[in-house]
Amino acid sequence: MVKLYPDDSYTLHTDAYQINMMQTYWRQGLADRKAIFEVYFRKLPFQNGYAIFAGLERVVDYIQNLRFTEHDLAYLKEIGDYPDDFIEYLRNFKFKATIRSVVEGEVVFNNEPLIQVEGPLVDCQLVETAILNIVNYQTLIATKAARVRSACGDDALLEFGTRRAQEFDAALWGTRAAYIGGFDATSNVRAAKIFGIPASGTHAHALVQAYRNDYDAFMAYAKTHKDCVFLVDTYDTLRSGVPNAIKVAKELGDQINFLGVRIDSGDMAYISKRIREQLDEAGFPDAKIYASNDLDEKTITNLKMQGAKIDIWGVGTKLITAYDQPALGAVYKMVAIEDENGVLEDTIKISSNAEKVSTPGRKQVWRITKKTDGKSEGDYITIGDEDPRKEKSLYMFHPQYTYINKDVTDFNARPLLRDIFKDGELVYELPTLEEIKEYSKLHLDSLWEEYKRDLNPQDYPVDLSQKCYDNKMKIIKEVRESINQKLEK
Ligand SMILES: Nc1ncnc2c1ncn2[C@@H]1O[C@H](COP(=O)(O)OP(=O)(O)OP(=O)(O)O)[C@@H](O)[C@H]1O
Ligand SMILES: O=P(O)(O)OC[C@H]1O[C@H](OP(=O)(O)OP(=O)(O)O)[C@H](O)[C@@H]1O
Ligand SMILES: O=C(O)c1cccnc1
Repeated sequence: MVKLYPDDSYTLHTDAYQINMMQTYWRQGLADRKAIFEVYFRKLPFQNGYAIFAGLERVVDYIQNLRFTEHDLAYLKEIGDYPDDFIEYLRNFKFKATIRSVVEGEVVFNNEPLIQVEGPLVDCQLVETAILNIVNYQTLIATKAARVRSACGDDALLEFGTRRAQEFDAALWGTRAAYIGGFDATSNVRAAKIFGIPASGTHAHALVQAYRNDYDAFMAYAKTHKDCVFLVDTYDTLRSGVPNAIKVAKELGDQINFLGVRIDSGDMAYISKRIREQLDEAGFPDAKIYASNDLDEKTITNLKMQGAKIDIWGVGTKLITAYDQPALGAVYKMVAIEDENGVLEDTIKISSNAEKVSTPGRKQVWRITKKTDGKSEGDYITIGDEDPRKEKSLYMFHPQYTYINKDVTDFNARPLLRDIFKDGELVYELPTLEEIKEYSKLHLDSLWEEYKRDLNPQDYPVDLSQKCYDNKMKIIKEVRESINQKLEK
């Protein structure tokens, strides 16, 4: 019979191959060799022009609790591949690496390091899977949310996705990511409770079905709630739903706050215009029209083009499941490792696909903005101790098509990777969710509109410094020469 264990840690929330590699490193004396790994994605999601980074808070929590519990160890022992002395080594394992990361809510792009893990090789290896798991999903949803926000302008935006999310974790952390990306409130009361997001909601068709008619249902709701939004499309929106909502609002007057009505089906452009007329004629020009039903940024844009009179948007399924692109492809690649003499050597992963060739070395990403208007010029990736703030002029060139280049002067350079853990100790004070949301909005504002349009945005420049580029080319040449020499032997 298979023995089952309590779920008392996230440490085994990793791929088996990470633990297998840890065992090899440890047995071969490589466990404590210093390595550097970086997280980045090669392609922006949804063909968007930018992404919104999210997930750091959960990464911090995961790292702070990273130790093998007795149940983890007993399980590893039971499955048999791991000898007792290795299990003993894991029992004493303590995370000692340094982590640098961009902060949550940061506007980020493809092919730039988002998280950097530097420290003992075993530590770096163990955390790959969980970090990617967290960051890939949360960044994807924050980015989708930013797209929906951009389609809505300043309209209120409610997150309704929990029932369709990929289970509890996705609903919860997806809601948080959606809030970072620009949503105003959520229907998920637990997410609201633990993250401090405003909770919001109307009522379902079931209420109307329970009372068997619109009037009785709205009246019952109004007798038990001060703030009222009535769902008007259960039977006949324009002939029964809206007239009965108006009737109840008139009869109860000041006893309730008649906030508006929600529609959840039909031609929402046509219906919303007719509803607006009915509400205005009845003397409720401030009552809002809420809409939901498989909405996303495309439908919202289209409804706005049709002049739909919708004020408040409820978005669920297509947001929380990232319906049109269900995965972000961030990867975790080794960029440097100590050799047997303790010298840190930059490493590369070569591919015939130019996009898949990694960029060696410990890097920093700098956001370059013009001093005059604060607008973005591009991101500039340096290695070692390069500091563009000391330069008067920056030569920025496309890392593949080097003939695309420019000299930038009169600029500010802001380093994006910040210290989060130093030798295993947390050195970063986590901001509040409100601060993260505000930060994201502020920085998105400094991005040119060309990078923000939802259709065919311009490619944002993510360039390598000359030193970083030369280093990459040198290492590619060295690897090629070494392979050729081996083949000749
Ligand atoms: N005027 C419109 N222009 C473009 N899309 C619209 C318009 N009105 C509604 N939609 C969208 O079209 C889709 C309509 O889907 P569908 O026909 O399944 O809904 P429905 O039949 O009205 O309601 P239900 O969800 O109960 O089936 C939804 O995604 C909705 O958001
Ligand atoms: O459409 P979403 O963006 O996911 O928003 C959430 C949906 O959840 C509710 O529907 P419900 O589960 O009652 O089913 P329905 O499709 O029949 O309305 C609500 O009425 C929305 O339609
Ligand atoms: O409050 C609502 O209207 C709501 C909540 C969840 C899903 N659909 C609608």
